[in-house]
Amino acid sequence: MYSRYVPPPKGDSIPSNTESIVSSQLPQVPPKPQPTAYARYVPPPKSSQSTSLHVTAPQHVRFGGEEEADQEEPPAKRVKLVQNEAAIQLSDQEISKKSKKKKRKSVQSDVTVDSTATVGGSGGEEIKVQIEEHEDIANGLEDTKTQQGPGSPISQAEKLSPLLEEPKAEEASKRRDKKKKKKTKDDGESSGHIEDSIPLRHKAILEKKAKSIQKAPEPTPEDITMDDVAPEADHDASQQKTPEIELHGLEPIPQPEPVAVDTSTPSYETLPPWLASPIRISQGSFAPFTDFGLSPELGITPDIAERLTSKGYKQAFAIQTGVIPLLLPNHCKKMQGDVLVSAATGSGKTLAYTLPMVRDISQSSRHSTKLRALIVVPTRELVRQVQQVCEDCAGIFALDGAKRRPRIAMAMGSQSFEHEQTFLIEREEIYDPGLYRQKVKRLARLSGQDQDTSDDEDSGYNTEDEERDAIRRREDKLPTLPDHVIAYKSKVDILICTPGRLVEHIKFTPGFCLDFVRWLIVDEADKLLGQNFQQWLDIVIPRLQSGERIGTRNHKQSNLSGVRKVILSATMTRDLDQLEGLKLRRPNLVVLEGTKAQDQAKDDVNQQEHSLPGLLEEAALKVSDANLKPLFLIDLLRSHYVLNKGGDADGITSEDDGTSSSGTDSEMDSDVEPADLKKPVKPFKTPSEAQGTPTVLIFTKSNETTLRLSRLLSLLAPTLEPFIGTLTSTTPYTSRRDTLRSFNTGKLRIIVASDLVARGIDLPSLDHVINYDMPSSIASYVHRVGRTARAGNTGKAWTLFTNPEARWFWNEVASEKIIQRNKPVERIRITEEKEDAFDDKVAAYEAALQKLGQEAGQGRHKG
Ligand SMILES: Nc1ncnc2c1ncn2[C@@H]1O[C@H](COP(=O)(O)OP(=O)(O)OP(=O)(O)O)[C@@H](O)[C@H]1O
Repeated sequence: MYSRYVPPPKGDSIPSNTESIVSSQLPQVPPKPQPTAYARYVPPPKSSQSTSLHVTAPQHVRFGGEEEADQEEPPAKRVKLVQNEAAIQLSDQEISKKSKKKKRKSVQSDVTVDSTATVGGSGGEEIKVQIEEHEDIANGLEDTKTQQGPGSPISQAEKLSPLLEEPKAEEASKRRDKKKKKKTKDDGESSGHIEDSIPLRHKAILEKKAKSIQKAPEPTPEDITMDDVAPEADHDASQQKTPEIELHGLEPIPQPEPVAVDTSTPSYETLPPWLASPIRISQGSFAPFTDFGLSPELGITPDIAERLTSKGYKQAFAIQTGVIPLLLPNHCKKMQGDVLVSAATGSGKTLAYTLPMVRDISQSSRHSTKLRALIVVPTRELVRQVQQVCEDCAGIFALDGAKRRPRIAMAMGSQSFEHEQTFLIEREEIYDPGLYRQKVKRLARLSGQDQDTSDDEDSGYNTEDEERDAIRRREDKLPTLPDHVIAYKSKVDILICTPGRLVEHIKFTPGFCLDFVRWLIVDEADKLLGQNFQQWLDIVIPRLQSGERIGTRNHKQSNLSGVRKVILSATMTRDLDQLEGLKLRRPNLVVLEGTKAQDQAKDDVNQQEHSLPGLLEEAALKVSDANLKPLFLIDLLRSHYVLNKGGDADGITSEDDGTSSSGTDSEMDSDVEPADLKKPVKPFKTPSEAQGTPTVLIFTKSNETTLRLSRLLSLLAPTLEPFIGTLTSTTPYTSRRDTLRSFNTGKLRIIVASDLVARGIDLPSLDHVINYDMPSSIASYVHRVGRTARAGNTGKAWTLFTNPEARWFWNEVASEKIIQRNKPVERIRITEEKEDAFDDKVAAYEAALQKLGQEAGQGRHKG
């Protein structure tokens, strides 16, 4: 459709802009159709599917369709546009004329009347209002106006009133001038035809809009030539082509074929084979000691087995059946390697390594004493314990016609360093002119008198080994007889030590060398590797890899040379980074399976990191008020569960059979009261009665808590006082040794201890372990409770937990995901806070606390 331009009649007194003003004031008048563009009709889609597709099509195929675009605009917008265009055409003069005419007509016009009435003032003011109104429109303030309706007197008044202010009037005047210039320019461009300018501006706006909402597809060549096609052909073409275009835009992006998830088990291992497939030993596999070894001479002879029996070792425990054969001499083609052992607490790991090691040293070290074996353990108590087992074995082999009974020593800092040195190393002066000359040369070089720089190893100080260098310098300066030098001899074959003390001897003991060492045992390895006390590994391992003389580390009965390493723990680390420091050679991992392992899937067993002794029973009781924790402990000790062994119920009875170790804290708060808890508890009275009572080891979180709790127990239960011992790292070593001895002989029945004795300590007569404070880790729990139920005996472990500790305890410690155990952890309740007697207990507790405070005050005073 085309519009023809019709010029205005020559003598027409009403300018076109006047129409615009009128139209701006009377928005209900429809805008005049503008004739400069045409639009092609796009018929609606036929099918419902194509309807949706056609939404964007008209945007794509429309060409300058201003009329259609106008029709698509909402009425208010159209009015705005007309007002806008009209306002631009205004000149001051025209406005003035118009205003005067309008003023005359305004009586009939509601809008004008209301507007002027609102503003008020003279006719001049009215004119100003009109001008400002048009300027507002031209400056794009139409939006609000459109919302309220262009003719709304309220909206106009609201808009106009601020514009009447002085400074704004000035601004408005400037803007007017600008607009005048612009209008003159526009007039020139449009040959003075207002009608032309309106559609042009519409066209620009619509083009912008069309661009902004246009879809991605590029117009095809057919689209571009559509102008030349007849409307009918256009119509058909658009019907045929539109779906293609739109389908193109809305078509889903092609997706790759979904890849099937591979559920097959990988044929490769990320772990080294020895760690991925350890040697598994089942708990029931006991065997006679004579079964091991290639022949009786290379193994345990019947005589040795007999003596072992006399020491209480009737047959080899399961882990011993797995480890001892690996450590005995072997002439197989396959070279023997290092052995890692992961087995539950109390399973007999100590004998598993001491027996073959002592046997080797007894058999092969015929003539001289050399340091051939190092056993490193974390605590002094363990040093002494291992030393006793070693001595037992050394005695057994000595009686069997061993070449020589190995000498065993301890280095743990219980004695002065100098004293230990004299135990370890023998110092003597020997006649050796050659060595004497070297010594003199070294001293001359040191003082700068000798300029000879020949590369003689013994004539200088070895700069790679600073400690040894420093020792040599000190020793060289000591006076000797002419042609005599100081020589050192090891006094021990086997040294059992803590890592810190070992490092000290390496650094500061003259003649202490590891050149002949061919056994390195690391017990409680996860602890020693995890903390690497004084970087002991970095100091020890390099000295085991080198040696001054070839062949000093030969295992004569095996085709093997070098240091054999045996690494053990009940919570063995699988961390390769930690094990890396040990520089293992051809390692084998031996794992003692839990008793339930055969019934479990292999994956489950692999995921369970630790296992507990088969006959260990565990229970936990909630401490509802952490401030009264000692009262809960006293109640547990006095209950039939622990000290009152003669009571009717001496086994663990669960509070609620329906609950399991995976339960939540709320379940633990169950009000269900077990019937057996109401049974009378026999009080713990006299020392004579105490003789038949069980033994208890109570773990706390720190030395301070240990001392405090021990005293509190004595105050709260004075009858217990003579039977309570205390073990902390601050207790003098001799007192600690005495306490353990008294406990093993039955003089003491209760030990309150820090984690000092959580690992390795063997207390054969221990019945109960109580975790008064929650252990700091799962491994710590395993070691603590593992002080009981050792060597195939029964034992019970109790854990007191507070509300915040409940989640971790039940989800981690008591969960069977991490720890293999025979029975789930049970729950018990002993202290009943609703009882009348409870108030008396609390009063007694408060009195005990007061006394404790006084004692502490007096202690401080004395100190
Ligand atoms: N073959 C055996 N026959 C009888 N008793 C044994 C045998 N082997 C070891 N024992 C005893 O078992 C107890 C525990 O042994 P040991 O201390 O070596 O355990 P462990 O595995 O090192 O425990 P932990 O991990 O706590 O250090 C000791 O009292 C020991 O005397």
